[in-house]
Amino acid sequence: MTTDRPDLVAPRADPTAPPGSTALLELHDVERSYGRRGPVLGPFDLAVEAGSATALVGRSGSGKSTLLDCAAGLVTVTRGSVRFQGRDIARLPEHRRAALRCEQFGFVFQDYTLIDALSVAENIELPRRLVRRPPDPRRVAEVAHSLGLGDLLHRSTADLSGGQRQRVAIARAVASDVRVLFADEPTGALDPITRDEVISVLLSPSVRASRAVLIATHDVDVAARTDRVLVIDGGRICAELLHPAPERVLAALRAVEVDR
Ligand SMILES: Nc1ncnc2c1ncn2[C@@H]1O[C@H](COP(=O)(O)OP(=O)(O)OP(=O)(O)O)[C@@H](O)[C@H]1O
Repeated sequence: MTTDRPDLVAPRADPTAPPGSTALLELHDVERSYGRRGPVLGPFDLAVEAGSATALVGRSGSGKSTLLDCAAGLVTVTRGSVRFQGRDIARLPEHRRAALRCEQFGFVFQDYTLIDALSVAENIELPRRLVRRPPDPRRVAEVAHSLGLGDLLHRSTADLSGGQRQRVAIARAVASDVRVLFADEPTGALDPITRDEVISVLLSPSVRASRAVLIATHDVDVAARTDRVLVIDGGRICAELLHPAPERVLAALRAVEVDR
């Protein structure tokens, strides 16, 4: 890893948050391997705090999605621990991890993953239904209004534009008061103007309040809107940039290429 470049900041040696910090997620010595191949991810440490927004950038195949999936308990780690509010979710049986994901984690993907047979309100309500919690129309309306969807509640999501559909996906992800929001290429299918609108929603105070947001993206402009950009290469976190301009993110990505 290069640390002597002015455009790169070395990741903290041990970013695990100290006692009393607001770290929601702490990944320690994490690795993920498939079959007999060496690890496609890790080893690395990472702490994610409430109210923070972190972007993961790196070339295709560098491990961004695998990192998100391990942090969210969608993929099991082959080494290390993934602690959510102090509890190691990597050691939980799958059914308990699935329940925790439904209650505490929200997901936003490039392809929206909405159910077009349902209305906007019904899509937003879906996670609550899945964990058999009673409907909460007031909360649905409140979230929809805060994300500019107030007039669309009864429309089918099939009728909406890409930007509106992604807003619905974000509303669905946050309506049940999850603590961590995972977004994998959330703006990958959008034009630049709609992308800026959607990222503004994703990073708005109402979405971030007491919640951590983790975004995997190829878009340096999206990454530069977050507080912290982690450059991933070969499955490892090889640089950390705090509040960088897009040009700095691009330079860090180029530096990684040169060092390969
Ligand atoms: N189920 C799997 N089985 C085997 N290898 C896998 C599996 N999932 C991911 N990988 C490998 O892990 C590595 C990281 O993949 P990952 O999808 O995390 O990269 P990425 O940075 O998100 O890529 P992209 O930007 O193209 O989405 C790749 O080499 C990929 O081939």
